[in-house]
Amino acid sequence: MTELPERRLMLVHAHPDDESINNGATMARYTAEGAHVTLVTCTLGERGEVIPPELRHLSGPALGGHRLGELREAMAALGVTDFRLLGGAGRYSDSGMMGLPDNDDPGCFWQADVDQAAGLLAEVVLDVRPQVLVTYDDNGGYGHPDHIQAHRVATRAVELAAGRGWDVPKVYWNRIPRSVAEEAFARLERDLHALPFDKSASVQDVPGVVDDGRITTAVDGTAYAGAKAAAMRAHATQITVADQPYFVLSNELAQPLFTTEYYELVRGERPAGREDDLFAGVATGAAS
Ligand SMILES: CC(=O)N[C@H]1[C@@H](O[C@@H]2[C@H](O)[C@H](O)[C@@H](O)[C@H](O)[C@H]2O)O[C@H](CO)[C@@H](O)[C@@H]1O
Ligand SMILES: [Zn+2]
Repeated sequence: MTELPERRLMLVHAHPDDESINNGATMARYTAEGAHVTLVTCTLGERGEVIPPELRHLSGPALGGHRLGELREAMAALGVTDFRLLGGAGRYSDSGMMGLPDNDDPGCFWQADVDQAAGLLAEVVLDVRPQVLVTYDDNGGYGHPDHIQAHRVATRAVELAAGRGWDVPKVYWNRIPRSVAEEAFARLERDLHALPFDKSASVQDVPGVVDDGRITTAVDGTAYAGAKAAAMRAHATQITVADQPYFVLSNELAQPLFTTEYYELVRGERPAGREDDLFAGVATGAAS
C-alpha cells in the first residue's frame, strides 16, 4: 500500500459541482500545500438542468456521464487526483429537488439504505484515514434530498469507521457567516449592472448561512481564486461564472463566489477562537 501524506482531508458531496462551489479554494490550497485531498461524490447529478443551449441535448440519462467528465476537469483545475463516486459510478442516482416524484426512484440516493451507503463510505475512510472530514449540515445546506442524505451517510460512516479502527479527529460542516454573506450581497447589488446576469439571489437562497458565532474556521483561499473559478467553470452544464467573483446556477440568480471558505467544527474540540486551518490541533502523520 502506498504511504499517504501526513495531512489527509476528505470531503463528501452530493453532486458534481458542489465540491467546487463549497470548497474549491480549500481543496486547491491544501493540495498545493502537499496534503492528500479525497473527494467522495454520492451521485452523478443525472437530474440536473442544463444551462448552455448548445448542451441542452445532454439533459436526461446521458447527463450523468457528461457531469463525470466535468468533475474530472474540475479536479484537474484544483490539482485533486483522488476523487471517487460512492459505491462506484451510477450506484446511487440523483434524487431531484425535494418533493418531486423523482425522490421515489428506488435507485436514487434519497432511497438508499443509509447504513449500507455509510458502510461503503466507511471503507474509503479506513483506506484514507483522514484527520479532517467535511460535509453538509443536517439540512444539507438547503434541503436538497441528496445533500441531506450525504450528511446522514457521512455522519454514520464516521461512526462506523471509529468502530473499525479509524476515529476521524475533526468533522466540519460547510458554512457561510451571515455578516460575510450580507456584505457580499450588498456588493453584488452595486456590481449587478456590470455583470452578465439580470437578477440577484438573496442571502436566504445561499446554503449554510449561519450567525457568525457558529463559525469556527475560515480558510483563506484567496491565492486559489483562479483555480476555484476554473473548477466551477468546468461544471458548465450547472454553473456560469462571471469575470468578477459572481456566478449563477440554472435559476439565473447571481450569487457571490467566495474564496475564503468557512466551516463549523462539529466533531473534535471546539477552538477558543477562530481557526484558519482545518488541521489545527490534530496530530498528523503518514498513514500506510
Ligand atoms: C448546487 C446543487 O446542488 N445543484 C443540484 C440541484 O440543481 C438545482 C435544481 O436544478 C433547481 O431546480 C434549479 O433551480 C437550481 O438552479 C439548480 O442548481 O438539483 C439538481 C437535481 O437534483 C442536481 O443535479 C444539481 O446538482
Ligand atoms: Zn448538489
